[in-house]
This record gives sequence, C-alpha cells and structure tokens, in this order.
Amino acid sequence: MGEPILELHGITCEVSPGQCLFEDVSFAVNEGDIVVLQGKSGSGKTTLLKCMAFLVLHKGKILYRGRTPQAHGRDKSTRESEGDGLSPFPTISIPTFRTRVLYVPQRPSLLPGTPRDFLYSVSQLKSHQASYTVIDEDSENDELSDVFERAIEVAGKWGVHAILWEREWSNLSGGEAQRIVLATALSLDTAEVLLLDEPTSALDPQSSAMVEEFLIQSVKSKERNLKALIWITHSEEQAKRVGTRFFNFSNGRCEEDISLA
Ligand SMILES: Nc1ncnc2c1ncn2[C@@H]1O[C@H](COP(=O)(O)OP(=O)(O)OP(=O)(O)O)[C@@H](O)[C@H]1O
Repeated sequence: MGEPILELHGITCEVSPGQCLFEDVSFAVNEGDIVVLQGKSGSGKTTLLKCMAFLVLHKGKILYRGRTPQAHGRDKSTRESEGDGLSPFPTISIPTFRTRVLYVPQRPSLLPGTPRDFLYSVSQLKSHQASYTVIDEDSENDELSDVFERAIEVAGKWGVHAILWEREWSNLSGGEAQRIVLATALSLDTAEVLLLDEPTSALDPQSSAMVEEFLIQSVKSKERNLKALIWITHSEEQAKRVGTRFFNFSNGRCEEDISLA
C-alpha cells in the first residue's frame, strides 16, 4: 500500500471553551477507501468532516500526502532552508487543500442565483484554477464548459434535467439540489477525497442507489482524481453497501469497527 492520502492525528474539537465534542480521533485514509462514519445525531460527525476540511478550529494534526497543508503552502526555498525534504506534489495553500479534500454539504444553504452561476463562480476561484493547466483565456473557457457539460451529464444520469441548472437554488427540491451539489463536486474533479455529509439523505431509494453506484465507481476509476470518500450515513444498509471501513462516534470517541470490514 502506498502513502496515505490523508492522516488524522489526535484531532480534538471543543464546540465551546472547555466543552469537548470529541477527542483524539486518529486514522489514515488510503487510496480506494470508502470510510463510513456513523453515530447518534449530535455526536460530532459533521464537525469532524469540517475539521478535516479546516472549516472548524481543532487541535491535533492533519496531513495531506504526508504534510500539513500549511507546509505544502510554504514556498520551496523556505522549505529547503529549513532542511525540509521536498514532496513530489506541488505546493498548495489551505484554500487549494480544500479543493483536494472537499467538504460536500448535505444541501446548499441560502446560495444565491442558480447552480450554473455557482459552478461558474467556483470554477473561477484561484484555488480551483490551480488544478487546471490554464494556458490562455480560450483554454480556460474550454475547461469551464467541459466542467459544466460533465456536471450536466453526471446529474442527468441521476435523473436531473439540464434545465434545472438554470433555476434558482431556492426553487429546487431538496433531492434536486443535493444531486446538483454532488455532480458539481465530481465534475470539478479537483478532489482526491470527498467528505460527504449524508449525500443521499433527500433522495428516494432508486436515485440513492444510482448515486451510490456512481460514487463507488468514481473511486475505482483511474481516469479521475478522486481516490477516497468519507461518507456520513444514518442508514445501516447504505453503510454496508458502500463502505470499505467503518467508524462509530460514541461518547466523544471515534473508533474503527474492524469486525465489519
Ligand atoms: N459552532 C457550534 N457551536 C456550538 N455547538 C456546535 C457548533 N457546531 C456544532 N455544534 C454542536 O455540536 C454537536 C455535534 O454537531 P454535528 O453537526 O457535528 O453532529 P452530527 O453527528 O453530524 O449530527 P447529525 O447526525 O444530527 O447530523 C451538536 O450538539 C451541535 O449542536
């Protein structure tokens, strides 16, 4: 097995001073892993995903490809002067790290405009563009329209009509918005790890099965950057269908259940 993609070392999170939600969460995510996170409502699953994406303050260390994102972000000369061995991966910053280890919310909350506007805005962020080989304005536009076509195609396979990309977020159903958010994350194709927060919670069983199968195949595919998933679900059946590793949150701890693997 190669180097882990992501490593959590002693992650501890306090939601308010002195009130620890969970402590000392440690595990490594390897290529091909679909890590299922389960536990009672309020146990801290979403908060752990947000810690992993550096969206919530925490203690402990998170390594991406063997380094903290901050260390990836230090420039080459600084790292050399510190006697730091150089990673074969390009330097990145925290915003770029968040595109490689991408948090996908259950549903978009209060987003303005349409999904199409959203996809174009996200694609144009510098952190996302760092992943593309942009040579000139024409190739940038080509890349954007490729991403958009891919997103429409992926969502189309899950029964989302192309016209919905032009509709305001506030006028989409929960299930439509959920599939569009997921299709956006997949079509951007920047992430090696997707942090999925109950990705099918608003879907009917048939749509849910299509999304599950697509995500499993995307991790196996060598054509895309995606290499692993962290997947929160409240469904035992879904956990068994998709998971390759299983973690449970209970009493402020997050432990792997190796009997299910
Ligand atoms: N910013 C915050 N300030 C205070 N408490 C918070 C904050 N964010 C989350 N919490 C609390 O932390 C606990 C864990 O929340 P979290 O969303 O991580 O749970 P969860 O396990 O994902 O729950 P669910 O299964 O219901 O989605 C909850 O009690 C929540 O109210």
